[in-house]
Amino acid sequence: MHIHKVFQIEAAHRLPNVPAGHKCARLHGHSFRVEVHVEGEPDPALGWVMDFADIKTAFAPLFEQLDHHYLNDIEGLDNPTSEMLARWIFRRLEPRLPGLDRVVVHETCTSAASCSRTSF
Ligand SMILES: Nc1nc2c(c(=O)[nH]1)N=C([C@H](O)[C@H](O)COP(=O)(O)OP(=O)(O)OP(=O)(O)O)CN2
Ligand SMILES: [Zn+2]
Repeated sequence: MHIHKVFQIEAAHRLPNVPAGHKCARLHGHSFRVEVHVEGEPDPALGWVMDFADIKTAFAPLFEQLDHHYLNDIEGLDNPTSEMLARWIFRRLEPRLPGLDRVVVHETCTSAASCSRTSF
């Protein structure tokens, strides 16, 4: 079965490699919506794949690194597109979150990127 938990991160960024004049070259911010998806079988007694609180605990250090920060300043995020951010989160979360299946980053209400184990 599949469960997911949603986090909201307020952060600023700019995209340094876009063509001259592109709007995303300018400093701007987003309320990034991050979905953390976990795959597994529900425990027969507890009836859940994993306590949602355990997902929150695993994500907490990354949230602290990202929330209310300028993403370009963070190591590994010098070009912080949605794609790069989803992969950055997935790689750091995977060792501490068994069953991690996918990380989805919504940059706006209409634009998102996702990263899974097969996205490397
Ligand atoms: N594949 C990607 N394309 C774009 C990214 C990205 O990370 N990956 N990022 C941006 C910008 O950062 C921009 O802030 C978001 O782009 P966009 O969805 O175009 O934003 P709008 O709110 O202007 O979207 P509309 O739906 O057209 O209003 C750009 N592209
Ligand atoms: Zn942006």
